[in-house]
Amino acid sequence: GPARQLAGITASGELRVGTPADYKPYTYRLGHSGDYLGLDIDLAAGLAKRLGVRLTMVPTSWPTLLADWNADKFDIAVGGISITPERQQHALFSIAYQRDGKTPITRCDNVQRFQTLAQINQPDVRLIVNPGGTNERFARSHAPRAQLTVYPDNVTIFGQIAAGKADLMMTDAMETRLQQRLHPELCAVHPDQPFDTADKAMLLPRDPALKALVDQWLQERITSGALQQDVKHWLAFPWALEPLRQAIDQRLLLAEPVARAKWNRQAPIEDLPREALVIAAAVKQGSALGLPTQRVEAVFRAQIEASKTVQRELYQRWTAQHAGRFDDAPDLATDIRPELDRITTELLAALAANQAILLDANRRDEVAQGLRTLDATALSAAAAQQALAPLINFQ
Ligand SMILES: O=C(O)C(=O)C[C@]1(C(=O)O)C=C[C@@H](O)C=C1
Repeated sequence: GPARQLAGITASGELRVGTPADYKPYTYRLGHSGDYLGLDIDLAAGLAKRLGVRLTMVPTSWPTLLADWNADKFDIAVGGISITPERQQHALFSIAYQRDGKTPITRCDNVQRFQTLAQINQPDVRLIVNPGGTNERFARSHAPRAQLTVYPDNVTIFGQIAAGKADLMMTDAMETRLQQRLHPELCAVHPDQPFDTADKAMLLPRDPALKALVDQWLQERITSGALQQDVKHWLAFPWALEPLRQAIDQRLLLAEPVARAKWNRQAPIEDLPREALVIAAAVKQGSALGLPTQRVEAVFRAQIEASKTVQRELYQRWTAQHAGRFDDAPDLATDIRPELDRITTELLAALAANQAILLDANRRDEVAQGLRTLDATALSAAAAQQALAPLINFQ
């Protein structure tokens, strides 16, 4: 296990938390921003706060979890980790914060076919599993006669079942509940009556003092109902929309350094030739992703107008304050516009990935809910609304 215990962690000012970030709603890492999200990420952040130290997330994987643990790559690990005898030989566990268990997830027309392990443990059944964790162990011991595909990517594995490349996967009920929402063709078979029970807990070093502290802190969250609230939040979380929300937010947040750069040169806020370039580049990239020109134009026009709203509000404030030059202004051409161009690519990819949801009139509330919380609202609420308008009020 790791070298450090409670005293070492507090002295260093840092809690290193390992996580196999491929397991929604417990732990997930967004590809474009590298942000970690999920129930267990919130738990890790809460614990770091309780310890008064900063949080550093360390990526690991299910097959290498124990090896990374023994190589001292992190102090604790989270991410929907089940308590198992094997893991208990290497580590302590906190008290459990979730009870879960294996249940099938399959195409909805197959739900009756895969109710029992006897039905699943048949040579004509194509089972798929992610390697290295308790799912693989469960599949091998309970369905040895089925055809087993070991598929290494836990993020795209559900798409394999949806596409008919495999019949079913058996995984924790919590994950099946979430994935059936993300993939409407898929159904969790009996998530309220899983085949076995597994308790989810934090993996801790062999330090009774740290375990006592973590257990007490977790128990408080369980007793107060805060944990159940978190579970509900992360089960309902609009995972697919998050990259789009982040791209919009990051772009709008850049309006502030843009304004500082221009203020120092007393340059006008509006640069129409640049706007035309931004939109032309977005339209071109967007068409390669199958996005209609008008749609891309409307979305980017709104982002640019929102940026100008922020910039104008800042100019007004700075004028009123008789503000001088900023010492820390970035350079527009070399620092910020390349960043804006990078976000253009991300925003378009997220737009393309979400076209179906964004065009679905029945999911308008979900879209509004998923996009509406922007950090940039603190800069300008009016600008945030402008930026979101073509996505939320899309008819
Ligand atoms: O690049 C700038 O100068 C910006 O202010 C950013 C931006 C944009 O959002 O892309 C906004 C307003 C300008 O008219 C041109 C472009």
